[in-house]
Formats: sequence, structure tokens, C-alpha cells
Amino acid sequence: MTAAARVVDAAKVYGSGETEVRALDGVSVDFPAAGFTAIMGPSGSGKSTLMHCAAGLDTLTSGSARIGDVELSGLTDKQLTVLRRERIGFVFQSFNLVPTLTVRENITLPRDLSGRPADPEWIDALVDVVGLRDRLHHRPSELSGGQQQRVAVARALAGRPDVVFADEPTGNLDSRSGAEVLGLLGRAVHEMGRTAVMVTHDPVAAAHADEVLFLADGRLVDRMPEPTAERVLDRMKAFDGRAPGARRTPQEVGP
Ligand SMILES: Nc1ncnc2c1ncn2[C@@H]1O[C@H](COP(=O)(O)OP(=O)(O)OP(=O)(O)O)[C@@H](O)[C@H]1O
Repeated sequence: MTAAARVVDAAKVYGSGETEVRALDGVSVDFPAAGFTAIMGPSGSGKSTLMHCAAGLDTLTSGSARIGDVELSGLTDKQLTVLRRERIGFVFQSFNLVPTLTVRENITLPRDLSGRPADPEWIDALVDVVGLRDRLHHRPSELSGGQQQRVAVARALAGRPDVVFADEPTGNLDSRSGAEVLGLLGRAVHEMGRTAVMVTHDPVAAAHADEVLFLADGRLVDRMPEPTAERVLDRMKAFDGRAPGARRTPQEVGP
């Protein structure tokens, strides 16, 4: 198996002394090329930290993070910026489209900014895959949330990245639009050979992945190949007896 991204013995410590938080505590994991991996775990278990460090948006306190063969800890900020632009695609919960640009301009913007314009044939194919051909000249405000997130997925894929990192990509969508966006990520992986890594609280979303990783207290505690929503839900219930995504009540949090 080739890893598109990998962390080895990854640790991330925030603060020091009494306020020290070990957000990651010795995590080692490969994200296989042409695979779709979901990261789950209770709130505060380190999911976002793992994704951000694996994607070069944040740095590890110790351990190694690689995209392909490139060790991220050895890179300058400028080199990291270039690597993210050239080799990584991002999808966020809140779409992050540029409101003044059309759908087509949003999709090609990162490529245009990089000075290496997107391959028109690839963009053409993507537009069909995400089903936005009749919306190409619309602005984001003229689209539904699900359509906007499909634009964000197309933008993430426009530069043929090694890995697409998606942080709660369906968090703001109804279940039908969410299923469309997840279907797209799945097609990007299984039909277009891309690699996707997704943080989610939703067992139904996680079931679209090839494998689910479970974090708890900054550690990798379990993994589930070929997940189903039911099995993921059961596994999540085993954490602390809480349903996934459950928020602590004010009484539980304390003063
Ligand atoms: N910038 C920061 N400074 C201090 N502590 C932080 C910072 N970012 C995250 N943490 C802490 O690190 C731990 C892991 O946070 P992280 O956001 O990775 O968890 P998560 O699993 O993504 O949570 P959620 O599901 O609630 O989004 C938490 O205890 C969090 O409070």
C-alpha cells in the first residue's frame, strides 16, 4: 500500500504547565493513496488537530508528518504554502467560496493564483461530475448550500491534488445534499484515483469512507474497515456512553 499522507508518532501539545493539553499523543497512521479515510471520535479527541497537522496547516510538537515523500517538519512556511497549493485540496464546513466570483471562477481560482492554470479538460470533467454545468456563471449566493459545497469539492480537486482533506464537509447540509457531497468525494477517490481524508461527527457520512479511524484523548484507539453507519454508531456509543456529536450539558461542563 502506498501512503498519500502519513503521520508517525505524532504528538501535539498546546500550552504548558497546568494548562498543557496533549491534543495528539503518539498517533501513527497511513492515509492510503486512492483511499477514503474518515476520522471520528468524541469532541476534543484530536480529530481536527490530526487533520491540520497531516495537511501542513499546523505543525507537530514531535513526530513526523509527510505528504507523499515530503517531510513537512523540514519545510519553511513558504515551502509549506506552495506544497498545500500544489498537492493538497481542502473542503471546509463553511464552503469558503468567494462571493463576487462565479462558480467557474471559484473552481479555478487556486490554480489561477498559482500561475499554473488548471487543465481545461480536467475542469470540464469535474464540472460534469459535480453536476454544475448549468450553474457555471452563477454567484455562490444564487446556489443552495449543497451546490455551494459541490463547488468547493470541485475547487479542491481542480489541481489534481495528492490528498483532499475535508473538515466536517456535510456539517452545514441537510442529509440529501450531504449524501451528494459524500458521493462526490467517493467518486473522486474510486473513479478519479484521488485520496480523501475527512473529519466527521456523522456515522452516515463516515460510512462513505473505506475505513474509519477512531481517536480518543489524542490517541488512535480503533479502526474500522468497510464501515456501516450502524457499526460506526455503535462504536461511537461505546465512548463515554455518549452519542456522536453530543455536547456536554452546562451541568456536565460545570462552572
Ligand atoms: N489552539 C489551541 N490551543 C489550546 N488547546 C487547543 C487548541 N486547539 C485545540 N486544542 C485542544 O486540543 C484538544 C483536541 O482538539 P481538536 O480540536 O483537535 O479536537 P476535535 O476532536 O477536532 O474536537 P471537535 O469534535 O469538538 O471539533 C482539545 O482538548 C482542545 O481543547
